[in-house]
Amino acid sequence: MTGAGESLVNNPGRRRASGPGALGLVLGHPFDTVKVRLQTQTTYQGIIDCMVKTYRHESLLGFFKGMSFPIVSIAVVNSVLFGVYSNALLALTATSHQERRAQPPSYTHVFIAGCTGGFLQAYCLAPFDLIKVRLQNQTEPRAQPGSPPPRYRGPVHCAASIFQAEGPRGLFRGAWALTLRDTPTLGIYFVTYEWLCHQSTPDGQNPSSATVLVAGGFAGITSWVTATPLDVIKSRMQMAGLEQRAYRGLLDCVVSSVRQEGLGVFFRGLTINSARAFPVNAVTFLSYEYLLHSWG
Ligand SMILES: C[N+](C)(C)CCCC[C@H](N)C(=O)O
Repeated sequence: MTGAGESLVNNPGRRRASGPGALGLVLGHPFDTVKVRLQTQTTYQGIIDCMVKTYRHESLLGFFKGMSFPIVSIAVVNSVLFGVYSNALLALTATSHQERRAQPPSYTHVFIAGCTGGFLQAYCLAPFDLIKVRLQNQTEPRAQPGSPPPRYRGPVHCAASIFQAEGPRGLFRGAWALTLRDTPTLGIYFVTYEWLCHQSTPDGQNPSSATVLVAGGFAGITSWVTATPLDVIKSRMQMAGLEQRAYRGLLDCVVSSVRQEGLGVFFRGLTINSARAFPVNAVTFLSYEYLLHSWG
């Protein structure tokens, strides 16, 4: 890894950048599980209560439920997001990545490119995210002899059961809420990142690794803070019909959640989401910058 003050452009040739992305995901997953449970179940009083109950009932492994599909899919989902983003920016500004430091793109272009990437990645993410959420919400302890097995035995069994019961459309449950969540907030994600890099880098130079980490971390937080209300709705739509009532649609989910739990429902999981977002997105942007520079 480069020294914090060194410029990324002086360090080409590092191609194994997917490692840190996956590592960030593994470290962030326990936070994600607590978040999903807080958003969709009403049995917990808060973060600590959820952590204690999960640990007591399911041991440390409980926090890692539903992690395998995100690990398998993160490379594809992030390639779509970052690939569409850079190509959209290329089309909008007609400047290559190298030229862009001297002629920075406008924030409107960055926002449009980010929204386009967000919109398209949402459809790749939807089935993987659905299965993740369903598995994270299974609070049964690990199968013990004699105890009834959980509804889903693993990610493939989960996917197959949804497919059998509801057909391919079933795998896209909550996809509309996911698209609404990700389209504007990924625009915000890239604008925050570019703005913070621009603030702390002399004109025409590449940002240092430290700048990339900090800007990436804050981009993650800003994006998740703005995404949390629709994140709650998305998770509830994905769980609909299982542990709680079925909703007639997205609006019905919004209205009945607010009626039953007040406006605070939109901020469920905000703290834990932000804590997870910093490290995960710091390493994501560092990987992205390394890849751009090593591919030239
Ligand atoms: C747009 N939204 C806030 C939902 C996600 C933004 C960051 C995505 C990143 N893969 C992560 O898991 O943190």
